[in-house]
Amino acid sequence: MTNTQLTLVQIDNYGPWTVTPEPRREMDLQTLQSRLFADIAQFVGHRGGYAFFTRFDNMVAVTNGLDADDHRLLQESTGNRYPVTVSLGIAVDANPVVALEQATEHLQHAGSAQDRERREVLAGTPVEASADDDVAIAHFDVNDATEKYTDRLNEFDSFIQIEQGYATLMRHLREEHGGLSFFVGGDNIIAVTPDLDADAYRSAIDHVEETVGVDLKVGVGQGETAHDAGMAAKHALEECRHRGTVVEMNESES
Ligand SMILES: Nc1nc2c(ncn2[C@@H]2O[C@H](COP(=O)(O)OP(=O)(O)OP(=O)(O)O)[C@@H](O)[C@H]2O)c(=O)[nH]1
Repeated sequence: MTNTQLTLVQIDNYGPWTVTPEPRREMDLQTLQSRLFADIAQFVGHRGGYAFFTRFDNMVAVTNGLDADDHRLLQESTGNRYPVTVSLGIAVDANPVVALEQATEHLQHAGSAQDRERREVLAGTPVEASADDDVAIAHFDVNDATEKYTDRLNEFDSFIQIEQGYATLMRHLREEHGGLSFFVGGDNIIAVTPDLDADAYRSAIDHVEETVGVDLKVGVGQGETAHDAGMAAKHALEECRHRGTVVEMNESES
């Protein structure tokens, strides 16, 4: 059974900082945000986790394999190298959205995202023992996106199609199962999910096709960390390509 550890990363008091002493150049903010995400992705990734940029001022990471000291080091290193600091809320649950809700509550109880006094909060308890099915990752991909969109439409119209598919899928998995889906570039969506069977994925894919006409396939993997589960999912997705199937489940990868 899954036991997903999620960390909410929130930049402290970022809104006021972006306009103090006057509005800062937008491309400077974009550079800061994308570099901070890159550093967090690298830090978490080197320890077997996955990080997702979501809204950039708030990011979500799957941190099975990272303990409290790792989280403290991430905060220290960020504070040393950036003009902003980050607060971290950690929680663990079989259902990803429940874990994220608890991680979020830890930070909300410590104060507002725009509270000048609330800085570098570290709240919540990482998982004690691990198992090889703690994390489930579903890696979705749009069928023939290159032929249908990239090679035929302008980039904006391709983007609309992909984003429509993403919006429909993210809502469906969130509402039906508590799964959290993240757009990761190109035509790819990675979802952190609870234990779901192939039928649940098939009906999610059918729902997206019926609602917005975007065809998806998915590889699903489980593992001790997001990296292990994600690699198993990528191999399962390759199986979909070989077999022409829309769902492949790959239970574990060591
Ligand atoms: N983040 C991420 N992006 C990927 C990955 N594989 C492919 N992409 C992105 O997806 C785009 C399209 O590649 P594919 O999905 O292989 O192409 P396709 O035309 O949809 O072909 P099929 O998936 O075989 O139907 C690429 O340009 C990349 O941006 C991956 O493993 N991770």
